Amino acid sequence: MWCGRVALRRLQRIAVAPLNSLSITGGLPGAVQREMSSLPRVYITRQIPPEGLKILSESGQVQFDLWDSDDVPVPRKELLQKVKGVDALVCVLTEKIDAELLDAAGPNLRVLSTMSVGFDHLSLEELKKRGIRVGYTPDVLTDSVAELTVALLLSTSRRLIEATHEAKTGGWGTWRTLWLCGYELANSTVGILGLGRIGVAIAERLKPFKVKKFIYTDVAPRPELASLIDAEYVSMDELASQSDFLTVCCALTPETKDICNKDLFSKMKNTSIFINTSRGGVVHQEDLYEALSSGQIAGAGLDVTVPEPLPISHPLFTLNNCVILPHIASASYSTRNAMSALAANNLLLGLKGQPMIKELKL
Ligand SMILES: O=C(O)C(=O)CO
Repeated sequence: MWCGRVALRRLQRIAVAPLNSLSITGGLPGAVQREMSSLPRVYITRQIPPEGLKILSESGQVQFDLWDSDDVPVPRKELLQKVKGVDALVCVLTEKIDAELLDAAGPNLRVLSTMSVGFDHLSLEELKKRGIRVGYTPDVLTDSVAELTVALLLSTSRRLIEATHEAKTGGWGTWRTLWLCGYELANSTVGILGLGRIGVAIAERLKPFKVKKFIYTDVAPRPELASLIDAEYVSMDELASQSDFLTVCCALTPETKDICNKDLFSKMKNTSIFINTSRGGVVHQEDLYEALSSGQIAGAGLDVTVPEPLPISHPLFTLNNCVILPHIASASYSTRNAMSALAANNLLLGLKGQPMIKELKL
């Protein structure tokens, strides 16, 4: 079912309505339906936060249809049907945008807007080949991701999840001198794997904890960013061996897949804490399990895994020194609404043939 500006009031209700309540076409006057049918067609693969839906519906520039759930992703078969003939697509990181999908959409598709900073779910080569422009949502989530990374780091290093479990389940005996001891940030070296906006934002937040030194590695030094946090460029080996806390901030690409593996973990101190809020694919999970269970490293905090969701039977869930979150780094109301709004604005600008606010260079 397709809707545009005239359906705004009803859409605003939909944006806050319970799941599976999308019912917006019935009752629109015939003239309105005719006017709308000439507008570019957009398919939205998820019930995105209200800000973005409002922008699209108020624009009067597009008609759109959406998968009216946030609890389950659109089934692939349905997605392949729904994209047929659309001019633009809004997706989230659970949808694989590959040759099969782009073929199913056909030649009208000229704009893709992903509500994510990550773009490893997109086949950039296929998009480029077809001349499809791609919008994404960096920057607006930097604060939220950095904040959650700090929370995860502290939860892992100070063993907060273990501690609340002990308190709730009767493990809290007398005050003990070394019980639930962890590692503190004061006087530590924090290593950043992949220095970008998010790495800088994490370091800025960690600095007041009296971190002694920030180090980073990347494909090449990034002096402008590094100077913001007074970070030293080091090799991957030095990053592994010197970091008391190693936080992964790089994008998942063919070059970074499994980059955190046995080789890296074997060079880390057995008192060090490993944190990943980027993508699960950068970590070789079997190697991480081995490093954690053998005491090669002290702990790990993961907001991202492969697959997602990680099956509850996964060995990593058996470890006390591994804190696993369900990919919530950007999950604050304001950030998710900002991502939704940016995705909508990118899409509208792309359809008008104008530069997007945040566009991937293909
Ligand atoms: O935007 C992304 O890429 C995420 O991982 C969710 O914030």
